[in-house]
Amino acid sequence: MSLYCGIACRRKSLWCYRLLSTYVTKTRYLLELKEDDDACKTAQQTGAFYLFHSLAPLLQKSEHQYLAPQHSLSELEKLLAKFGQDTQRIEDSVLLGCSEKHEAWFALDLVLNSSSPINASLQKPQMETELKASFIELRKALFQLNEKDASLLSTAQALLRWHDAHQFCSRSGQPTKKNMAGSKRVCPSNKIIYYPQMAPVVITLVSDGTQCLLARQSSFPKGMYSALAGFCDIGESLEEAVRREVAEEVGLEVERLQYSASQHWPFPNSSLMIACHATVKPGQTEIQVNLRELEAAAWFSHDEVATALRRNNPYTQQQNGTFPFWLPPKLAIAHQLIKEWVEKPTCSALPA
Ligand SMILES: NC(=O)c1ccc[n+]([C@@H]2O[C@H](COP(=O)([O-])OP(=O)(O)OC[C@H]3O[C@@H](n4cnc5c(N)ncnc54)[C@H](O)[C@@H]3O)[C@@H](O)[C@H]2O)c1
Ligand SMILES: [Mg+2]
Repeated sequence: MSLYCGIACRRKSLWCYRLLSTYVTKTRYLLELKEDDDACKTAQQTGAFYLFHSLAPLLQKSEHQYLAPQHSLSELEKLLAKFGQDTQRIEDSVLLGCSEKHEAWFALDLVLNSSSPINASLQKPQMETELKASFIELRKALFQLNEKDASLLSTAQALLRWHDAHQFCSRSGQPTKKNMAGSKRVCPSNKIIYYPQMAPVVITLVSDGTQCLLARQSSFPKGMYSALAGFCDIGESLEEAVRREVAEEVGLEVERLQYSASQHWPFPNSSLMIACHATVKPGQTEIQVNLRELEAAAWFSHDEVATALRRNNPYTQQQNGTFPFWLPPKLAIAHQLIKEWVEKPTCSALPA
């Protein structure tokens, strides 16, 4: 066991002791890597790297799934040398997490921040051949990844994008410097510290007790409906954001709400999706769709939603040219929220 476990956990059962100590030691190891550049550099020696090209992750196709290959430091050094890039570039990588055995995981974009980005772009097909894998847009691949890879690559893309967009201090205009783990950037002239940001977004499944309200934007794939979502305004609480978004988008007043779960979402930038169930007063269910934000919104019955959740092949166009009503894929928190409503009818009768 490690340095950190013990005292607090000793009185617990063996099972609890093991579970807690593994998680705690891992968390504290990661904290050390974020705070200590030398420790982080040492971790790179035995670490595993996920590769990106202009924010598209390197993936291997395996039947109906994508797998994210890992590369060791020596493999990465050889690759960079082969393509004429300085191995110093490895310091542009960002820390993503670590295994239970403290093998640290990093991500590096082979093009962003490169001193020779044009060369690197031209070399993309050769790199793919060399790596026996392809750089694929995360939006296209996310739903064909396993949960662990989806979460790691979403975090990686969000962090790499943030670093790319925060190269300069907004006060001094000077280049900022990333720490080894990539958990912050510092302006050398005025010491301002910049931390990676994400925008809080509320996503709300509104119910009237028997039906739920789903909506679609014109940018959604054809036939897909989802729960109402919206960015929190500065100064708002979660409750205020839910009430405002529901009022703005469909003209309804939320009576009660209950937090369900949250999820990091990488698109279009980094968001923290905060999912809630909400109810409106019976008899106050007439919707007025804000057509500047939504293409359509409607109430759906329990049976309609349960059937849509079981639908496997949503993109198939029907004979009359329309697309069947379908819901976001399993990995999206919208799916989890809708599934929860279908499986637990209590979600539509929230406590006061
Ligand atoms: N994971 C999921 O299940 C899931 C489901 C639905 C939506 N989403 C995500 O939720 C996000 C928000 O939903 P929405 O588009 O309906 O939001 P929205 O209703 O707030 O409308 C978007 C508009 O809000 C404004 N805005 C305010 N603050 C913003 C910020 N920080 N960043 C960008 N725009 C901001 C912009 O004018 C933008 O056009 C989307 O980006 C979408 O990807 C995720
Ligand atoms: Mg919205």
